[in-house]
Amino acid sequence: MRYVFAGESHGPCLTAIVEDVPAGLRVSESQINSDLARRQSGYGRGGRQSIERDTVQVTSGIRFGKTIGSPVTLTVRNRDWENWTDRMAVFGEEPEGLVREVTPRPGHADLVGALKTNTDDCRNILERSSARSTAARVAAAGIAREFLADLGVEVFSYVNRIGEAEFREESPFVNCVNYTPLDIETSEVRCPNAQATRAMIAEIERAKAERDTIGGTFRVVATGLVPGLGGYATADDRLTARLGQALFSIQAMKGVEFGMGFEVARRLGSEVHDPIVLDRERDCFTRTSNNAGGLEGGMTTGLPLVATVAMKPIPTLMRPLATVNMDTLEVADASKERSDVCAVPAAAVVAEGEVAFVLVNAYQEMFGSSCMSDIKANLKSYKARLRTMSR
Ligand SMILES: Cc1cc2nc3c(=O)[nH]c(=O)nc-3n(C[C@H](O)[C@H](O)[C@H](O)COP(=O)(O)O)c2cc1C
Ligand SMILES: C=C(O[C@@H]1CC(C(=O)O)=C[C@@H](OP(=O)(O)O)[C@H]1O)C(=O)O
Repeated sequence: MRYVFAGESHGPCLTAIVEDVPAGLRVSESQINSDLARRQSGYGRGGRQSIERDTVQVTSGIRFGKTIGSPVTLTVRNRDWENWTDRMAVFGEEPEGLVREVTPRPGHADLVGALKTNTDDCRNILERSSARSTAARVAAAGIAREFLADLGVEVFSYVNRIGEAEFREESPFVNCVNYTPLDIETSEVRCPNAQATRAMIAEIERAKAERDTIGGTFRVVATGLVPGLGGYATADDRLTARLGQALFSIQAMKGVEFGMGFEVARRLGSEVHDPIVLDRERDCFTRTSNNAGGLEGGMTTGLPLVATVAMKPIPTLMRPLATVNMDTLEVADASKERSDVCAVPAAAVVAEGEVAFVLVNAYQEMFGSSCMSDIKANLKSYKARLRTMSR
């Protein structure tokens, strides 16, 4: 299952087309809309979110609430488009006195994109490099999430750091499965701990008061996975690499760790690797810890998959950094426009969807892709075989 997506940040709408969708998958419009609402949420979001009310319109691939095996087209309208019809007109002449974006923001794609594509207006770059496109990606991911839910796999996320404010967890790679959606989604920063939530909000307030921006880290967790997804034999098979690629495909993501992550470099082998034991009740091999974050040899171990992702601070600052005016070649302040102060909680929702797509593909490779009934039958027989290997 893969998707393409298109649409400018201030154009009429965003579109995603999802291909290789198996037939017979039940899809809920309200579930997709709820994910879109989660992506719009989070303390520190800017004025744009009070304009947008993201909802999905599906125009192909689904009949009576179930997929029929054809590509699924999903559209999310940009309500802000009404304020941009002149500056973002698809056809016609450039309007008289059009203000071009010539003071590229350090940290955004403005300058390098303009150099690459030979334009004197960074708007041509920022309209696509903007993370507004993540609305289309989350809508598309709704299909992947339904696929996984049908196989008993759940993907969720939570924020564990904003700036200096950290949610300190006891054995997070094992205990994170106990956080409930209620704990996470009722927090204004999508952190399941009330005290840490308050500290994170204070960090965002501090950045805002200084007319600055702030980043943080979040975890993406997938539960209910079978062992063996992905592969050890080729570079392309390795799920670790595929997950890293997917997570780094999101704007502003600067680091990805699985399980203990960078900490493994400081520890001895005996403190890192997860001892193997037999669970005689559930007839399966399991581990006494999950420092690997559910991945070994490029494959899932069957324990929760836990990725921790770092997001850099938002590049648009209300106290702008220095830049160079591309018309005059003189020192200037970088563009200062409406912007988020912090978007870590929103980015975590986007990351859930990207992880979901990677997992769907791994399931399809092992268990088929044409219809859900065949995929489920193949998965059932795989699980039965695994049981015989641990009996
Ligand atoms: C959900 C989300 C919201 C974002 N909101 C803004 C924003 O309001 N203003 C801004 O300058 N950058 C914002 N960004 C970050 C930029 O899109 C990103 O830094 C830019 O595309 C450059 O990409 P890079 O950081 O991967 O180099 C946001 C990113 C995400 C994931
Ligand atoms: C619109 C969204 O995020 C946008 C991401 C973004 C950027 O530069 O990445 C810049 C801002 O856009 P605008 O200039 O229109 O306010 C954010 O609001 C969204 O997430 O829905």
